[in-house]
Amino acid sequence: MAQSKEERILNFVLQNAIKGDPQSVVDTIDKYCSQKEWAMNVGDEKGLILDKILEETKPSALLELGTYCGYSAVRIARLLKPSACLLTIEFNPDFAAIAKQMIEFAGVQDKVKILEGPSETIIPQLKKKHEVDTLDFVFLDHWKDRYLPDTILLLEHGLLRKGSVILADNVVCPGAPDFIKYIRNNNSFECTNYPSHVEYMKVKDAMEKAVFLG
Ligand SMILES: O=C(CSCCNC(=O)c1cc(-c2ccc(F)cc2)cc(O)c1O)c1ccc(O)c(O)c1
Ligand SMILES: [Mg+2]
Repeated sequence: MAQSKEERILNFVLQNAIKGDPQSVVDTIDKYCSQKEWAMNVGDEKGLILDKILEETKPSALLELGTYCGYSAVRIARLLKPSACLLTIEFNPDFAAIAKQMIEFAGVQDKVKILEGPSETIIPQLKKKHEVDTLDFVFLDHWKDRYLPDTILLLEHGLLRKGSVILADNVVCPGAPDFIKYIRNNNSFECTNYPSHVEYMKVKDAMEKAVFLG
């Protein structure tokens, strides 16, 4: 059977990156996806914005929505302290299988747990089934029409605390207009926009940071 694009990305990493070196995995995916086949990783330009916000926040309990091939999970995990834990939710089982191998090759499997299934099912289970108290950092990078309903789910289930940081990818392209309208008009959030570009392209995009004020 023909290989999927995601399998080709994983194989390129397995053959060209350094096992156990998350930075080399990130750089190798960026090289493949900028030179060979475009893919929806957060990428190197927006990745630097993500890095900076992580270094400012120093989170211990993190949630990512939209694992895909594991690029941002590896990118995030490489900056986390040993005791920190990133839970990442992926709906597509094929993507989850690729990401699992990517995360293990990078050597960050002790800090990352992939949860396979729909975010609307898994978020309500985080406290009881996955021993989450509250989340310090949430990265939204899944279906853009799920950003708002899932943010409301996080609030309803008491998963955010004063100072929790939500970072959303793609708020310009593909865009998440309902999420942006809601979060910027909600006095319980302090929002900051970070203009950038779609990964590996010249098309304008942006990330939005929303700090929960409690
Ligand atoms: O794709 C999904 C849904 S999750 C990925 C959401 N992310 C995006 O859609 C996303 C999209 C773009 C982007 C796309 C086209 C452009 F022209 C420009 C930008 C960029 C990003 O950074 C993104 O994160 C999915 C596919 C199959 C399944 O079988 C399944 O289960 C799931
Ligand atoms: Mg994205």
